[in-house]
Amino acid sequence: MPIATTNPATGQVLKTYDPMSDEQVDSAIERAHLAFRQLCDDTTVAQRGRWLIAAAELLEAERDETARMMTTEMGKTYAAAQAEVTKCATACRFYAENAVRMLADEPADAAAVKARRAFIRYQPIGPVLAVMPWNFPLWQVMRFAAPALMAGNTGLLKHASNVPQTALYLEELFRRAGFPEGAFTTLLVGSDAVDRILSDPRVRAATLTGSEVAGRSIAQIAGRELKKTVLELGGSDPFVVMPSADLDRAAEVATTARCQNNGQSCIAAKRFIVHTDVFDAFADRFAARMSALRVGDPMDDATDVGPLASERGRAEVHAQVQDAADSGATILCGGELPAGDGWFYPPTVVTDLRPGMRMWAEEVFGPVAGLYRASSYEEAIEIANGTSFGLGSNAWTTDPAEQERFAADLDAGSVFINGMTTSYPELPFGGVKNSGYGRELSAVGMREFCNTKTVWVGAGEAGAGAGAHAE
Ligand SMILES: O=CCCCC(=O)O
Repeated sequence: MPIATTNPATGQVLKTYDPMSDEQVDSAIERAHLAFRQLCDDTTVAQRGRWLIAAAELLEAERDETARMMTTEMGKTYAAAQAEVTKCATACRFYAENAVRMLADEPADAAAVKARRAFIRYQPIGPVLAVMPWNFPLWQVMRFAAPALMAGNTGLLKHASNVPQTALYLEELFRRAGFPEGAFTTLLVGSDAVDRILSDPRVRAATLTGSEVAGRSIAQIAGRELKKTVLELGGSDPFVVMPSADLDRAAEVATTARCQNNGQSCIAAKRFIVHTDVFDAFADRFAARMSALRVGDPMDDATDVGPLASERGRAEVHAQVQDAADSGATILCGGELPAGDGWFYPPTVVTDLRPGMRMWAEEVFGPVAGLYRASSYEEAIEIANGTSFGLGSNAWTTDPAEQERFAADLDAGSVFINGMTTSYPELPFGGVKNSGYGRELSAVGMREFCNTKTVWVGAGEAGAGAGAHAE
């Protein structure tokens, strides 16, 4: 795939880039390696926090032009892009303010391990390769980069080929914020370069947000090289609606949960599983709200849903819908490929889905909802968990006992009750099953790329105790 900015609203190629040569990549890796030593030896967490605050200030000051660039590269609405920039600034501030606490030595029970002192120390591990997707082109990088840089790691970004301008902006952002040369570098390369980069002994780990196929490939290389990975892969999140739910609110949030980011989010709710007692009432409300969304120019404030990011992505979504329709599913709204320029797709609701249809098993990466009927709590759980994915999940019920059951029974990295799955810097984010492993965000995410070092000091040893490290 060429490295290029192509406006999904028009299909026009606006800018192309030559991929970096192997020599250029090698010197970028060397700079990342040297910068790692510099961060470890010459900077404190507090200093790195000041740089991250500077990055937040730049993001806030440059929100609108950055948002415009993202909308032009991948088609999300301008309002959504503005919100994404703001969220990145918030994450920078969060880590700048909390990293000293998160990285501080953790005292352990010395007596229990027959030590004079024992503690856990969190230390950075080195350059980390980040392979990132186009759908939240700033945020998905930031949620890796902010904690990684605070911990003292350095970052090498291989971004999706359709968001090169955003990728280059990120490198510049960290440089302008004060981080040393090499602390965060964008590698303009295709995916064929990943094996070579991750095999380099100076690169210590990898994080990937992307498809299951990409995840398997990174995990395979990293397994061969014995390197740590964090994988955040696809999802087909369930959104269960039980009889006690506030149906109007559930239908409103369901619409947002499905169509956020033009339907292209791993944590978008994709399968709507509704108790039979309220199925018709919910289906009417949901289809009405989905049909009322305005599809169009992503720069227009009145637009709810912009184009899909690529022609190929739109063709795939439409093929999944057609496969369901051809096999007997019912389309409640949408489902027609619009004429004209740009890769637009209408918000679509499909019901009467059955095993064997593509939509039953696959993730649909566009504004298309599958609607399922469940005759009981048990059946709702069976459908919800009956997928190879396990990223987020949502359940709507006002019954406290049922809320507890959903929290226990939904097989996913997160359960949101009476709300939609969202990522927060304060909370761990990630999945189970084929949605990946490891966590991003919060202290848990920061420590994924740390050496959790056990320090045991016996009687007769002198020296500094726990607590001296993260200042
Ligand atoms: O495709 C993954 C979307 C993640 C969005 C988020 O972190 O909020």
